[in-house]
Amino acid sequence: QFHMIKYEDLRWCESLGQGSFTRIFKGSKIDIRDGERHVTDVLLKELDANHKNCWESFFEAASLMSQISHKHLLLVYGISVHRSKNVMVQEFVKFGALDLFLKREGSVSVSWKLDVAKQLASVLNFLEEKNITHGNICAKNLLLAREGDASQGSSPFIKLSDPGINVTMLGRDVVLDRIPWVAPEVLEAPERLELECDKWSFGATLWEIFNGGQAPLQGLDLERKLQFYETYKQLPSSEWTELADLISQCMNYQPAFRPSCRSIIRQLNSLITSGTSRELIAVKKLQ
Ligand SMILES: Nc1cnc(-c2cc(N)nc3[nH]ccc23)cn1
Repeated sequence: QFHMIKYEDLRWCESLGQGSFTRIFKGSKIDIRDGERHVTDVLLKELDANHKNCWESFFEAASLMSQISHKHLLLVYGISVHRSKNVMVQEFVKFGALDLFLKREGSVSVSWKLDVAKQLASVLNFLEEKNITHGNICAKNLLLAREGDASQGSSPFIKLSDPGINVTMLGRDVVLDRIPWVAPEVLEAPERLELECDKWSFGATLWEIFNGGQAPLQGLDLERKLQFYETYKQLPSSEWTELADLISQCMNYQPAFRPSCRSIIRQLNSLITSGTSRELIAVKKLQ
């Protein structure tokens, strides 16, 4: 269920960092189509040689992405296996991960943030309709294809990246470090990764988007992160009560009580009206 890409048709450029058991590089792939040579920018995601046992999970994540297509889902061109290298070849998304963009950008408008939140909710709704759980929703896995001019309010465009190695394959410490994105029920039983888990992660991602891309609970060690769940804590809530309500609905410790995607989208739409007028009032006060 994969397009196999020949290793010699790939070029590695600069390293762009790493994920869980993976290293990522900017690169390009060469296609000869109807006699013409096409060079495409790609993101090359290499599985660490010492985690070869995860290769099925590595490719399973990618195959999930290539069996369905949606405008806000990252395009996976295929995989390339050569000697000890397992490489996933993805579309290169120009402006990279949302968390880094938000940290760099600092002030983007409320409508810009709500736009991104709605796009994420729409792709989650699409996955929910296909009963597909992503399992790793977070701002780091939201890629910015279009910045949108934050001041001029032209809209951003995001793509949801692949979930990476399945959480059942990750060590306990790696899973603990994903608190508060990973749903509490996944800690006890990672194999029980269900649709509701993505709702919980959506809540944590919403928190990131409205807190300048900073990681929630950053700086807490794994022990304190675990206590956060054991004592049923919630993330620090925004003064904007409707937003805080939506985040805490998504981050309900009872999976069944989390809202459906349709409800999330409905609540985001009403946030747009209340949020932008709040912003207008705030701006007027400044004048
Ligand atoms: N599928 C993907 C994933 N990441 C990127 C990307 C783009 C960029 N400008 N800086 C980066 N820094 C790290 C990753 C990255 C692109 N495409």
